[in-house]
Amino acid sequence: MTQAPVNVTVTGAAGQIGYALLFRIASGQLLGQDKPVRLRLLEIPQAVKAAEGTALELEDGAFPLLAGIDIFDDPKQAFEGTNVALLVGARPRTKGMERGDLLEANGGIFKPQGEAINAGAADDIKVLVVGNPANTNALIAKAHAPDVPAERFTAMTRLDHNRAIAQLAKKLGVPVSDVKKMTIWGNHSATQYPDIFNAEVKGRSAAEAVNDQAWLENEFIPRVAKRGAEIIEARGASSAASAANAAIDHVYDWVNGTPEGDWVSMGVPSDGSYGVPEGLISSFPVVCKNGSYEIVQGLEINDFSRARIDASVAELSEERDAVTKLGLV
Ligand SMILES: NC(=O)c1ccc[n+]([C@@H]2O[C@H](COP(=O)([O-])OP(=O)(O)OC[C@H]3O[C@@H](n4cnc5c(N)ncnc54)[C@H](O)[C@@H]3O)[C@@H](O)[C@H]2O)c1
Ligand SMILES: O=C(O)C[C@H](O)C(=O)O
Repeated sequence: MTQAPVNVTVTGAAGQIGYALLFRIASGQLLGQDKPVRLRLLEIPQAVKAAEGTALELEDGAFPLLAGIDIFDDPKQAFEGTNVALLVGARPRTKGMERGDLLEANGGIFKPQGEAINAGAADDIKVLVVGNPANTNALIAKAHAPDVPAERFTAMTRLDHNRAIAQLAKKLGVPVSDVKKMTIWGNHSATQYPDIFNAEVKGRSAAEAVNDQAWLENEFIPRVAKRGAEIIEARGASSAASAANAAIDHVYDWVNGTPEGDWVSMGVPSDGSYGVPEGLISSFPVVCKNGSYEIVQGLEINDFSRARIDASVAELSEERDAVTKLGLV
């Protein structure tokens, strides 16, 4: 180890995504094989013991890049000096819970976490929100970290992006590596819009290669957008390993850059691009370079795409209005 370890804070560390994520971080897959990491795990007090159990297993992995593990139940301590924050822990919707209750309960988590990041994180902090509703939770955290550049707060739509690539490759009978320039627009929810009009398969328009509007409308879009529910139905639990995999992809690309001739999808604060109201955390196509990202500009948006992007963005605006009313942003 030649470099100083990178401090990575993971919230919800004792949960199912945490269990799938931590070993991959320790093995160097989050940041790169030349970067030692120090893990800072945040859990609620009742789950600290379980996080300690995971830490014992991490120790047993004898990972050469793992420089240390600390466990906290206080966000202020957990985000002290943090370079990369993965906000996975969130309040799930329980029976009888209204949408407003869910947003309020998550406000109780993401507001203090935003404040703690503002107070103590490292200057180069990068934040990925995984916990649902991810875009709006990221908006809440961002609102309470006024000293951190807004673009450091991102929400995960990479799982949707990867799902869309896999479904398209399957339809066309090509390897996933042949699919480039996939885009997820909007919210990480059933309104999201996976766009194949700007995607390419072996350099050719993916929409032209598919040439099947009924499949696009009735199978592809709903399949990708509702894949989370399909997994819950089949597995009896929400996606965990694939979500952890997407979190690894998101941060790895943000830190190390996207490949030439391709882009990825990230939920990022809108700068008004593509008519998305400024400040909303919405999914866009982005290219990453030198540790930062830029929204890909100049893509053609046809009427079909426009209507779907607008619907998802309208949902994000409603969520923002709801958390504004609750005084969370
Ligand atoms: N964006 C995406 O693509 C995507 C995909 C899958 C799951 N998710 C979401 O990720 C979240 C986590 O999923 P999971 O399966 O790991 O859930 P889980 O219930 O297994 O684990 C969540 C963990 O978070 C902890 N936690 C709760 N409040 C906390 C707080 N204030 N601080 C720290 N930890 C806290 C809990 O104790 C629990 O251990 C859920 O909100 C889920 O909906 C998002
Ligand atoms: O946890 C969920 O509701 C589903 C999750 O966001 C997913 O996309 O798999």
